[in-house]
Amino acid sequence: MADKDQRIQVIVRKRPLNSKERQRGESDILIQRSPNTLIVKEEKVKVDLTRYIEEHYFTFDGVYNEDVNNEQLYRATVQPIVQAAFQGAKVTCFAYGQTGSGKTYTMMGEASTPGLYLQAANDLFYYRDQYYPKIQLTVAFYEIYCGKLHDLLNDRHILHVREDAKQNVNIVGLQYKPVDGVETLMNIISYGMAARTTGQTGANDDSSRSHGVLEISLREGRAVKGKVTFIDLAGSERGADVSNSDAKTRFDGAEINKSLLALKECIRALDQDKKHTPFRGSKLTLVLKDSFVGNCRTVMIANVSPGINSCEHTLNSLRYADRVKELKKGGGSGSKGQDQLANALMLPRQNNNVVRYIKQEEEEQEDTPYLKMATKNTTNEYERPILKQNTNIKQSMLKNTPNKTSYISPKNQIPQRAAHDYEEIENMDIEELTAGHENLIGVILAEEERLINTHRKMIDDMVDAIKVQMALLGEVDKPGSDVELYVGELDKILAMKEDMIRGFRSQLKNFNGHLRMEEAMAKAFSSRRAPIDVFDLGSHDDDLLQDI
Ligand SMILES: Nc1ncnc2c1ncn2[C@@H]1O[C@H](COP(=O)(O)OP(=O)(O)OP(=O)(O)O)[C@@H](O)[C@H]1O
Repeated sequence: MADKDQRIQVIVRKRPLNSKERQRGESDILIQRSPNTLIVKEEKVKVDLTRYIEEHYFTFDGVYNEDVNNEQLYRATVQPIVQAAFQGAKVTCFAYGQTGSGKTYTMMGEASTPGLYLQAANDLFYYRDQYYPKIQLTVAFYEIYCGKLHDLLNDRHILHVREDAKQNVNIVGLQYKPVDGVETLMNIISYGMAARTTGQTGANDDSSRSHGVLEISLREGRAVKGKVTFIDLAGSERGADVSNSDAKTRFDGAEINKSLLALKECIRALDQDKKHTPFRGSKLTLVLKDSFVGNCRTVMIANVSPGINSCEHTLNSLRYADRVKELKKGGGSGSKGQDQLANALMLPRQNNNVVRYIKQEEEEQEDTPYLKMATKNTTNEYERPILKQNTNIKQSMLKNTPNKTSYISPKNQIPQRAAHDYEEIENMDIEELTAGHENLIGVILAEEERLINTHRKMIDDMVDAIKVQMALLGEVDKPGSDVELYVGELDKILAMKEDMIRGFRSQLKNFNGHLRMEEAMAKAFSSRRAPIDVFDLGSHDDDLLQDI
């Protein structure tokens, strides 16, 4: 049972074997040893082809097996902290795990066994009605797909994230619907869930590739007094799609991987009371910034599938959860060094990422050079007499002057080790290639967003430039106009347009180059991806091995 003051809980939920797994004759490889311990029995083959079972021991704040229903899970894990939201806490509950492991079952549940959303809704309204009648509840529901936010309660409209001067993170345009009772809330949630699934045929071909964020805010007037947020995370195995032949799938995979790793780092920073929380490491952690600072309570539910065919994904999920919060080892785990082994066995790319996110964060804070001038003109140069004659035109030029937008690529966006030429790719080892590839995809996603924004801005600037040209024509047609001034101003505007187009084309070329580079890296990556057995360190403890 969770303590209401416990800041972070990491728990594991095992689902039962499903009918397909039973039909295939899959065995259940997960054994709950104690309320906190889970054993995974992994089938392996020795070099001499004898088969054996390797046991992996994991210790968490709680382990819940297939006999535990949603209500029992809620009472043991989330209920104790929901009340804290009324005292100003930000309560956040994540469901993590591979596709089909039970994340949605846990969050939404089924008619016979409602999930955490409904259980929490019942309590929130109960506490509100009994003790906090002034509090109003609002709900927002959005999805993060490939680094972009979609409002599930507003036709999947794209939302933008902004950090204000006080470093508060705001989701611009997100709709918060007021709710006055459990039924209204659940209807809105069902509507959002449906929007999430129907999006599968459009922007998003599979909801397991997106993170669903449900935010219930407790408000007094406009002020948010507390918050309960549920996050149904993307299928954890999706992060491994980086060698897929389809570029979109690779980008999604890299984005999911990046967000899950950043999430792990943020919760670890919270757990270890670190001063610095690397929430800028991904869109997911950026929008959840609130959940990692100040008065917050976090529950991470790692959902796992019990079938033998899911063993690798289950082990990866458990290792991830294990790294999220490092429990004091020893004592009850009966691990015989397996916990340490599990930590040592984290995939190399995950460790690389940890280092890189922190570096990236530091760099970001040091410089923000993206708004450097790209053209030679300065604002003052536009303030020539002919423009002064028409204040409206001058102001619109100054307001929208293209000088404020960089039409060329920021130089520091070139990946550190992402191969400046194709030959370098050949010389990279698998770790460098993986890290470089992920880094490059991060760059590409950021570039894509910038490119589209710059394009929009360029169109606005072009329209402004046309307006100024029309004003120039109007002036030059008047009797006694200064034709030299006209020529000078026109030349300047044309030069500015030339610069703008040249800069933007070079940005486009850079972006295209990165796309080609990514393609080459993905090819090299898949061709070199020899079946590395990351679990086989050649140091098995004989006590742990049993012949089958
Ligand atoms: N604890 C459980 N008890 C009984 N059935 C379960 C349990 N957990 C999951 N299931 C069943 O397993 C199936 C897959 O579960 P679910 O859809 O919740 O997975 P998921 O992790 O959300 O998958 P995805 O990432 O694809 O959305 C469903 O049919 C669900 O009813």
